[in-house]
Amino acid sequence: MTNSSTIIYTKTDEAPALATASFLPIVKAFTKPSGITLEIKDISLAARILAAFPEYLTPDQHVEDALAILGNMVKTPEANIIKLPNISASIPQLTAAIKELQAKGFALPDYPEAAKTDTEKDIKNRYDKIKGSAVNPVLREGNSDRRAPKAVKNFAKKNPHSMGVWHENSKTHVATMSEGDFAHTEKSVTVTNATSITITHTDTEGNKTLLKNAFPLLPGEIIDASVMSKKALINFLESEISDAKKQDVLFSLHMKATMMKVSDPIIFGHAVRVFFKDLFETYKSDFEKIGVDVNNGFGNLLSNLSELPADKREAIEADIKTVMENRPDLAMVNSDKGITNLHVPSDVIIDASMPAMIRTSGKMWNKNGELQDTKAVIPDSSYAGIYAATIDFCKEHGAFDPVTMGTVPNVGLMAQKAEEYGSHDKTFEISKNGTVTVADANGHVLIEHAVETGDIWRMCQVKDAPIQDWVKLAVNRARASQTPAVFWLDKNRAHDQELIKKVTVYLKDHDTTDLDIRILSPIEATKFTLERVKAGKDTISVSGNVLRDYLTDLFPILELGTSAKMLSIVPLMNGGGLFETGAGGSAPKHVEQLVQENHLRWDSLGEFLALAVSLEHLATVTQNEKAAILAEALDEATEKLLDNNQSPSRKVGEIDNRGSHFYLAKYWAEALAKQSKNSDLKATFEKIALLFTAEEETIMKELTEVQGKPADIGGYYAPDSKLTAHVMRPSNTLNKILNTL
Ligand SMILES: NC(=O)C1=CN([C@@H]2O[C@H](COP(=O)(O)OP(=O)(O)OC[C@H]3O[C@@H](n4cnc5c(N)ncnc54)[C@H](OP(=O)(O)O)[C@@H]3O)[C@@H](O)[C@H]2O)C=CC1
Ligand SMILES: O=C(O)CCC(=O)C(=O)O
Ligand SMILES: [Mg+2]
Repeated sequence: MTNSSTIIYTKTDEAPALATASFLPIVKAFTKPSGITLEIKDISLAARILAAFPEYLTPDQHVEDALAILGNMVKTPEANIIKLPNISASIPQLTAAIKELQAKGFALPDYPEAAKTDTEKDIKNRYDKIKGSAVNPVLREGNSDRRAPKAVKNFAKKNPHSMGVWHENSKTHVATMSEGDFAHTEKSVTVTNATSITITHTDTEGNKTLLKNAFPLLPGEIIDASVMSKKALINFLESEISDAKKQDVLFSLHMKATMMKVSDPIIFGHAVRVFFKDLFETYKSDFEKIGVDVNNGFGNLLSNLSELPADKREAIEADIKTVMENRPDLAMVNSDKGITNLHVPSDVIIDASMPAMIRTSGKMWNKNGELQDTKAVIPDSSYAGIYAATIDFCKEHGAFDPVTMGTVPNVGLMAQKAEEYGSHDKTFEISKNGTVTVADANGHVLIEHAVETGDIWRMCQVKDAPIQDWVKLAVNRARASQTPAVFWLDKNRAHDQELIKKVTVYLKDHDTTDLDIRILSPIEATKFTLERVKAGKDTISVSGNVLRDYLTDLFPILELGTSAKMLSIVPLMNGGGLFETGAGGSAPKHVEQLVQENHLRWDSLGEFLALAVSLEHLATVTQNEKAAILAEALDEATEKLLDNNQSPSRKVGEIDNRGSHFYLAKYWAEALAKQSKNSDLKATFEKIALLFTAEEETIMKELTEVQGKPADIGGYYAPDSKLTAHVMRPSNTLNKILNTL
């Protein structure tokens, strides 16, 4: 177990993991003289897979279940964890990772898509736990505080990123359902006393199936449940596909198939089947034979085609071409490689994809590699309206101006698997017409829905303590920053009505005099906030879990160009700290560039900010003066790095992630040398600062001259640590200086 002077550093995936290979050695060296230890915990997708199947591995291949260890740690006051973004794996990513590990000699079982035997069901069950958002809900034992620090916001104002122009005649729009979706069927109750509930399906003949065994609810817990009607969804998709063709705009689908790992892949699958309807009618039995499952994207169909005889395959390929000609053009993920929006459910993820589109004049890429207006299809209407309102605002007022726009920090409710984070094991694809009921321990029905075959029924929970904590955090942030705070809650939505009751009560626990705190529906809140943003005013958004996710990409991407530059803190409810690095993901495209041309454009700014607050937290908890000095000096270094424009460039041959880390280290050492609060640190880092200055040219040369050629890191999901270190630490001069610490 750790002591309070230990900072846990998570090892994750893709670009952030590569960046860690370069940055962590610097951090270890810099913190060593202050009695701080850094301990790595591997929660990468590959490590999580290996940890789940010990009996398939040789003893020397065993890995610890780091996620389980951290899951316990976050409930303790000692927790001080730096959490980098990890892959929330879709099935195509999961199966690719399994394949890579098998090829590396790990005798893992295949992912059994259609599990029949008990063994297969057990294997599938274990893999399904690793799938999707499997890490964040476990570690986020606190609510979310995400904001752009002043220095970062000021930098963005002085050095605005490019912003696509918006025209009022843009044809881009959001399409969402007006009936039969989750939003229109939601029911919600607050339970007064502790109880346990069961979820039961009853078919039209009265046969009952227990969907979920009794599980406990705490007093004051809010539950909600809703249904996505398959019929309504299919009708909606049919008509939006036709409309996209008629309006000559791209068809794009924006889902969160990773975080909403049960419901959204099913919806994704329907979109693929409706789009390629003729194909699925003609080749139904062939597709069944080869086990096509387009919940994993159209790419699943394409990759399975090789199992068919050549003549059949060619006929299908010709028909795919015809469908593509007859249907509207699809938004593309990669037009050079022909990868469409419908290929892989984790390629287009709504939190990042909608803001990126809004930043780019409301356009997405078409098959010819040109930007074009698009129909952004977001089937469930619960939150789609915020994007529609933003798009309308841009059509009316033009694009936002990063030089003058205000900022929108977020306080998000997510602790203890709040809201949709807790829905994974309570989401069901309905097998027969009938009803789904949620009943308490006394058999009282709390929620009931009529359902039809193929509908998706989903239940969420949110406990009372996290709500109290969230309200407190919102008031504290409003007070600390003297900024108006808006609770994005809709009085016409069942779940929000229950939340509003609690918010109204818990606000009274705090001194809110002179604070501007409002409750507005998401669409009203969007309009209110955008008016203020445009006028250069700041507004805190206080939101539930899904809006937390959406808004902490939307505003940073518009304000700062990327959500990588966000300070992202999770004050853990039991007193510890979880410090996330930015609000973005693991940027798969960045790995591709590194492997092709040895240039990593990943920006570790979020990591610098997280480390500073983690050190500050450690300083307070352990009264470690040196940690406080390290934190202060790091913030100073980060500011200087920004001022000097030494963040990674996107272009090969220019400064990348590694060069940026060197400059941060140099400025960090200089700030430590300059301070006079602690003479030990001063003496140590004076030497380092001098060495860095003397060797700057050599180090930057060593870091830059490796670029322009392919880089071998020995894998994608499980890169070889030696090869990765070799690629990410190519400056011997820098490495030698760090070794002296
Ligand atoms: N906290 C977490 O654990 C999170 C994990 N994820 C996971 O990450 C993966 C990818 O998700 P995706 O939706 O593509 O979103 P990402 O945020 O990874 O990527 C979207 C784009 O944002 C830009 N970007 C993001 N972070 C940085 C950074 N630090 N430096 C520079 N640019 C950055 C890149 O733009 P460009 O290509 O133009 O350089 C990138 O392609 C998925 O597996 C997803 O589940 C997603 C969000 C949060
Ligand atoms: O948990 C996840 O899958 C993604 C989380 C995310 O996108 C976020 O926290 O911003
Ligand atoms: Mg997000």
